[in-house]
Amino acid sequence: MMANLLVKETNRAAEFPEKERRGSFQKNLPQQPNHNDHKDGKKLMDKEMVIQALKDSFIKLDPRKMVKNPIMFVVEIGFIITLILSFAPNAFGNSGVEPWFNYTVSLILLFTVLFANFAEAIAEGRGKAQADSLKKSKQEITANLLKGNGKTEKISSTSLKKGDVVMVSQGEMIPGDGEVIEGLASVDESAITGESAPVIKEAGGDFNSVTGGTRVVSDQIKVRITSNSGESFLDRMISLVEGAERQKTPNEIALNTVLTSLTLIFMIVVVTLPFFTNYLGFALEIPILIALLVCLIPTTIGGLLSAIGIAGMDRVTQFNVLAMSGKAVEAAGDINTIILDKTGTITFGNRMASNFIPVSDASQEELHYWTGISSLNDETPEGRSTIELLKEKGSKLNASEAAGGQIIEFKAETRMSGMDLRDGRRVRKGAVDSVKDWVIAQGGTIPADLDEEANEIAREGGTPLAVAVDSRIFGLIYLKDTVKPGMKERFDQLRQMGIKTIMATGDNPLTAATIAKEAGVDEFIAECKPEDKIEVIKYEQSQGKLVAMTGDGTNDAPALAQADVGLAMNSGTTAAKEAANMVDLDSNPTKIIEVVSIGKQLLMTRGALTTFSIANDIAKYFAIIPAMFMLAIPEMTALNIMGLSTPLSAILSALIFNAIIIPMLIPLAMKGIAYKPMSSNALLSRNLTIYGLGGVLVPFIGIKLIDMAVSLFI
Ligand SMILES: Nc1ncnc2c1ncn2[C@@H]1O[C@H](COP(=O)(O)OP(=O)(O)OP(=O)(O)O)[C@@H](O)[C@H]1O
Ligand SMILES: [K+]
Ligand SMILES: [Mg+2]
Repeated sequence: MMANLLVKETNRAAEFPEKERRGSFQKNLPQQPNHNDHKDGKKLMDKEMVIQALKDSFIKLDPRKMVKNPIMFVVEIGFIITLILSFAPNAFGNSGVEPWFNYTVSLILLFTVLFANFAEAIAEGRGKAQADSLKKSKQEITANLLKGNGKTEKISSTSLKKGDVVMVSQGEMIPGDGEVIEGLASVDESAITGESAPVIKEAGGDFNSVTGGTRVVSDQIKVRITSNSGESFLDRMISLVEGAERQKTPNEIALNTVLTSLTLIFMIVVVTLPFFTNYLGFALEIPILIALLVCLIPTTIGGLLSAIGIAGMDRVTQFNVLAMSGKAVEAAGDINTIILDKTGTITFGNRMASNFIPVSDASQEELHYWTGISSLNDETPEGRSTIELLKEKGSKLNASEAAGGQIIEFKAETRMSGMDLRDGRRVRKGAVDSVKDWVIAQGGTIPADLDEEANEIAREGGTPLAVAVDSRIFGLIYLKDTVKPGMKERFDQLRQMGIKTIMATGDNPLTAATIAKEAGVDEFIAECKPEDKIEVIKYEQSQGKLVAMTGDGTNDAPALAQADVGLAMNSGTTAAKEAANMVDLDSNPTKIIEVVSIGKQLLMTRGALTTFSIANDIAKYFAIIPAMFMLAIPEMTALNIMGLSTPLSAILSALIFNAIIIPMLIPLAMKGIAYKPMSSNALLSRNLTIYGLGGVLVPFIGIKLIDMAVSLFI
């Protein structure tokens, strides 16, 4: 309900004149991500990976491993039985089948299993290679641990504990994951992100998190360590790309259950078949029954299913996004709504003070004075840039007035920061509506020109902060921010995919409307507190929608956890990164579009190959069933509608086709089906036509061709 009240159509923003705003204050520009840098860089597979995958295909033959894939396990059992028959043709009763047929069937079945194992192994290969290179960047680092007496002691990074405080200076490696609690530095994070331009890390605000193993390239920072050694981001990253934590997703389990049940039904059919044929007076040989069973069961999808899932996760990683689970990637494919925060996501997030505007009868000097006191200890970018602007304007900062007072840190809940002075006076600055409420609660009145001045700033897309002492408001700070370029095109793309975008911001409605319009989001919600962001997500979820959220701030963390897909920016706070189920190493919020596409592609690829696999099997019946009966009753040649040379050749051809279709589809399973933004109905009918119809036709042609080749030998 709440969301309903708050959601405003962006169209309303049309009332406000559009304004060209191009700041020259983009000193934090390195935060701007580099699109798609990692997309084309890597080859699908290289020689070493192929050799490793070939070895793994044999290792995976271990029945204890095979049993996890019931379809291929059945094929493996078929291989073992025909192998026994090759050496002892009468092991299971008298047989009229020639030994060469047993060998051949057994060999084809072995290859069928190996091909399926190869598909999985090659899909796992890239993650393993990446994990190896990450492990190389993991090393012991000397940390300057800060002691109680203010001195530092050199210790090994491996003995660092959560809560320790370390100093890191220019040229040094950051010894562990942590948060900057003092200072500002530029940090080279290329070891983790692959992006060579250094990023600014600073205390307070949303850019304070640092990762172990990255290097400070300028200045010095004081860092509070947030993770014990062995539980770091790099450790998590390694085990993720290595696939050590890969679990089957609910969708995958459901599909597996269906396919296994199908396999079981076909097994019952094939096992009971001899009873009927015996009754009718002819016998079916064991290797022929096994060949029939293997053709009936969905081996194509059974062999490729796990590779499809692994490759999907891997594609996300290639985009420099770390997905904590395959489930999150799949959920991304079904997303209906995306919630984004404004500051740092849609805008650059380096909100900087650009002007001071006194209200009522307050003077510039008075406003400067109280603004200074409200910001002296405000370690956020907003606070620091306010102090910088005051210095620029030549106003003196009176630190003694503030001395001994109590610092009121900025909180997303109160949307204010400031000081309680020793003499009892209380100084605040913050969101205009919050400061107004605060002043009214103390019996103050609101200056008549305040709203007008504040709206003027907001209409330009800026953020006004009101400055007040007790019951009196002195004026406004004008904070500027810039919308990142290319936002409109990205949101248009999402609209084509049928996805609604909502900007949820702590900022005021007018600023929100201006930025929403400039960026081209569908809806916006202003004056959001952290719990409001969760409410919006819950509301959408209660409407049956799957919701994705991108964010970077600590105030976004609860919402990131509530969302079905939570994508945190690597530049963001530790809290945000821990709550999310994906982290974008490039800190590019519009990356959610790629993640959604990859998720859709994963679901589509799995659906299409399942369709293909089942359609495929149907075509095989036409080859193998007539052949089987013709073997028993030679007069039934009329059944040979495909005109295959001999019954045995028909059976072998169907089996060979069944085996080689698996490696032929590996590239498709790995790369995924190309996804173009279109409605899901159009997509479904398109895929059914291609993969359903294709699945029936391809085997007819394939088996016929193989039969022509096979007939040269038998
Ligand atoms: N250092 C600060 N001191 C006082 N008030 C602040 C400070 N920083 C921000 N504010 C005010 O608090 C509001 C909420 O800030 P918050 O960081 O929660 O959300 P936001 O960054 O504006 O929006 P988003 O959720 O899109 O990132 C801001 O719009 C601003 O009015
Ligand atoms: K099959
Ligand atoms: Mg924020």
